[in-house]
Amino acid sequence: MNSKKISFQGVSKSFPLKDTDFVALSEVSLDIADREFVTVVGPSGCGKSTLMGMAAGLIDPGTGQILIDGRPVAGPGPDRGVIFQQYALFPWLTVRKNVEFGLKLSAISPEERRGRAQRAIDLVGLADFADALPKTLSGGMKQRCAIARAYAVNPEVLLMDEPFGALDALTRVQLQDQLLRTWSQERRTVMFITHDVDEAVYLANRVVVMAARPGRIYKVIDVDLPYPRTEEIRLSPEFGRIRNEVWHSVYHQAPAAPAA
Ligand SMILES: Nc1ncnc2c1ncn2[C@@H]1O[C@H](COP(=O)(O)OP(=O)(O)OP(=O)(O)O)[C@@H](O)[C@H]1O
Repeated sequence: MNSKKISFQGVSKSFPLKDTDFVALSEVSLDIADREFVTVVGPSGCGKSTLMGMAAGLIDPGTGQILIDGRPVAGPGPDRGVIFQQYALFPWLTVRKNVEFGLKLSAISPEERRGRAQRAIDLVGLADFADALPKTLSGGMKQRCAIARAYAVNPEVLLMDEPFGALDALTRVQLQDQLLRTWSQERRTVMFITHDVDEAVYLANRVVVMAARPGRIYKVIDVDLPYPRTEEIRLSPEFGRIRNEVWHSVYHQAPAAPAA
């Protein structure tokens, strides 16, 4: 087991823009430990999705290196489950079939596929809806289905890009608790992007605050609060103190040093 599960080493990324290059990420270095839960916050356009997309192998690497378990990322792989804001479920398949779908590429028997899908469905609390079609589910249930699908493949790393962004505030809080329950039962390394400062603090071991122009890491803030996280913790002075620190780092960022 590698204690550095995900390692970004001097990662920069530019996109062509008219006759120049737009620097989306500049020299990002970050190690995420095995089974750590890291959240990433920062202003719009600071490169959060680009960073995660590169770790997922969905965006071409720029310069620098991204290592998963010490190996450079060379495309998507079953070691990484990716969950986006849009549920990306197949509307014509039931919850169970949606969850099983992700396992079709694995060389496992249909019985094992079914068993693993059922376990993941149980894990996210959707057992009563296993045979329902997505259109009959609420947004929160759809997202739980997407999480179950990612978990069923048994990836060591979960990359989540604003997975709760489209949900109402109450459902969002409920899904945060659900995700933490799932994570505590089957611990994975999680990198989770959010715009919500409370969510970032509530879920994480560490919050990575990014800054824009160029996209870079601005500050990394430890969240020294015990798990399981509870409402009591959410309302505690210590939570408030960390939340204020993250808030300040996101909304009152010092400008970037001018390029030499
Ligand atoms: N394929 C692309 N071509 C050109 N520019 C891009 C491309 N993808 C991203 N960018 C630019 O790179 C920057 C970072 O984008 P990215 O989506 O990673 O930011 P983000 O922090 O996730 O933003 P948001 O919080 O709004 O989702 C943005 O300025 C964006 O316009």
